[in-house]
Amino acid sequence: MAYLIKGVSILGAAPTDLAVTDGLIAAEPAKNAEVIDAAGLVALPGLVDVHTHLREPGREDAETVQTGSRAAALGGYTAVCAMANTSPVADTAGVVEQVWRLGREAGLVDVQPIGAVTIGLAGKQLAELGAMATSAAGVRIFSDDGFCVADPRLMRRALEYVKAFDGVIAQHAEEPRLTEGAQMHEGEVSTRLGLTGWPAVAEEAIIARDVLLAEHVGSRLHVCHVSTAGSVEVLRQAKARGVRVTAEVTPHHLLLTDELAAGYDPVFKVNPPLRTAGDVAALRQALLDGVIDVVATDHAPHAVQDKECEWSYARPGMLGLETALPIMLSVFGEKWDLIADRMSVAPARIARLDGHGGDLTKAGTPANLTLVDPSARWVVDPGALASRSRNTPYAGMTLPGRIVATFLRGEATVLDGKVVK
Ligand SMILES: NC(=O)N[C@@H](CC(=O)O)C(=O)O
Ligand SMILES: [Zn+2]
Ligand SMILES: [Zn+2]
Repeated sequence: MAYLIKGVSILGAAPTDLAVTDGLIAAEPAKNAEVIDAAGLVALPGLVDVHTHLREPGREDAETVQTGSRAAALGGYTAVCAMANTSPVADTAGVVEQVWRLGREAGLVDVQPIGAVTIGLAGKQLAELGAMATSAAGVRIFSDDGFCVADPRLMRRALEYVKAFDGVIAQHAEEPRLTEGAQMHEGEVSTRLGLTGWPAVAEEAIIARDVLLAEHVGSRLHVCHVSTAGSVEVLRQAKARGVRVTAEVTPHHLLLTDELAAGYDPVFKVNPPLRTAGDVAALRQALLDGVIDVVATDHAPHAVQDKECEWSYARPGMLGLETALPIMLSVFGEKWDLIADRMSVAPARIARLDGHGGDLTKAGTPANLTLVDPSARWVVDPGALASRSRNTPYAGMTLPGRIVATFLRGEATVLDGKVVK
């Protein structure tokens, strides 16, 4: 299929025509090109998520690779990295190849499996990192996300191991002894509500330790879902010293605060917890400064019975794929260069996903892109989302920006705001 995307603004620049032929950006449109009227639309390189929970295998009642891929394409994504906390855990070449194959079959986004760092996420023994790296799935990111690799010796060994093939360890930074029984952020609101808190230092202490380990080993560390102002300062100092560390922030940590726990609606329960307005401000500034490299969704679908129950029993986590770009637009406005870098270019570089996050103004770039209508407004209806789950914290909110079309290697996955297949 060939396309001529007419009158589109690439990253907010003056309107132009964008030709797509044989999977690539082309200098001239093909004769048989299908014309898309893109007046008023903005083209971005296809978004890349380095932190998505697709729940397959094991919790297909909450999400599958297929439903999660639909949600991703509708959110403007062309690649997602699938977290390893499935059942069975993605800790062998067999499981990561299964997820990778399911992604190919769905065919809507590139699904890049993340491998577990330790067997069963148990934090005791290293998983077969090399076998996962050399498998058909070509794993590059390893994470025990959901759990922290708390044992410093194991963390050191993991960093040493992946250095050989330029892999990266993505850490869920949570000192488990400091978060036992935690239900929300530890602070004024938790005191008022009488809920056990997760103190900021439980995150900051692990990040501080891990940047020192990464510096010692000379290996790559990625920090998942950074949520506190103190974490930002640790990262700022580490980067200034030249440590090979990258970090992500979620859309929800850029917008929502711990005050939302006061209504005891478990839709706002997430790990790490929603923090204070001061933390939100520091995270926004860190993303602008580049101290935080990327926005990652931490899309965490949960079945109704795991979410619509009493706060203390509810699983932590919230949906993110279909609302990430609109939340970014509502927080930062139409800062297209920032959005493209933090949501596509930088995540593609961290995950080493060649062909994603490319320059759309250059002929020959793989045609992974999304078209956004920044003037559209829409109301979030949990039942209308493509995800199999409904646990969005934005229900009923009016958000700016609608994803009109998404292209994966020149083939439309979304057109007119609907999944093509
Ligand atoms: N973020 C969450 O609250 N939950 C995630 C796990 C995680 O990202 O730590 C999940 O798998 O549900
Ligand atoms: Zn996590
Ligand atoms: Zn996660």
